[in-house]
Amino acid sequence: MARREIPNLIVCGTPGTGKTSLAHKLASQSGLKHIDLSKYAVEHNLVDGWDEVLNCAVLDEDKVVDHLESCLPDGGYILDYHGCDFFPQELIDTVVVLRTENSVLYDRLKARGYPEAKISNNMECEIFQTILDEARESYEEDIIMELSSNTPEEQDANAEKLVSWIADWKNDKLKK
Ligand SMILES: Nc1ncnc2c1ncn2[C@@H]1O[C@H](COP(=O)(O)OP(=O)(O)OP(=O)(O)O)[C@@H](O)[C@H]1O
Repeated sequence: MARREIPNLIVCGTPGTGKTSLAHKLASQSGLKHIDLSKYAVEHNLVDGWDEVLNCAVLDEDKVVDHLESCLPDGGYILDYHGCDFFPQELIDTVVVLRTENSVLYDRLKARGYPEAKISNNMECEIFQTILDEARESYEEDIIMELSSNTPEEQDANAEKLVSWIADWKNDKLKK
C-alpha cells in the first residue's frame, strides 16, 4: 500500500481543455503542488526534441519519471500534462481527464493564435477522445475522472469537487 498521506493527481486532456488553469486553482485551494510538466521538463532538461506539428517540446518521459521519483512517493502533487500514460499506476491516485465541446475548444485554440495544423491536430485529439482512451488503457477505470470543462462555472465546480475528493482521500487514509 502507498505510504503517502496526501494523494497525487494527474490533470490531463487535449491542449486548451483547461488543465493548467484548473491545476493552478486546485493547488491554491488544496495546498497540493502544481507541476506543469511541459515547463518542468524544459527547466530541468528532460526533453527529447521538438514536435514541429504541435509546436511544443517532446518530453523524455523516462527522464521525467526518474526526476520525480524521489518526491512523488510522498504525495501531494498535481501533474499537469496533455498525456498521462507514462506514470506508474502505484504513484497516481486519480487521473482527471478534462473534456471540452468542439466549438468551445476551437475558439480557445484560435484565440491563442495557434497555427491551423496545430488547431486541427488538437481538435482531432478531442473528437476521438484520444486522452480519455489513453487514460483507460493505462489506469484502472475507478481512478479516472472525466470532467467537463466548457465554462468558468464548470471549472469552479471541478476545483470544488477535487478539493472535496482530496479531503475524502486523506480521511480514508487516516482510518486505515
Ligand atoms: N472551464 C473553462 N471555462 C472557460 N475558459 C477556460 C476553461 N478552462 C480553461 N479556459 C481558458 O482556456 C484557455 C486554455 O486554458 P489552459 O491553458 O488552462 O489549458 P491547457 O489545457 O492547460 O492548455 P495547454 O495544454 O496548451 O497548456 C485559457 O485562456 C483559459 O483561461
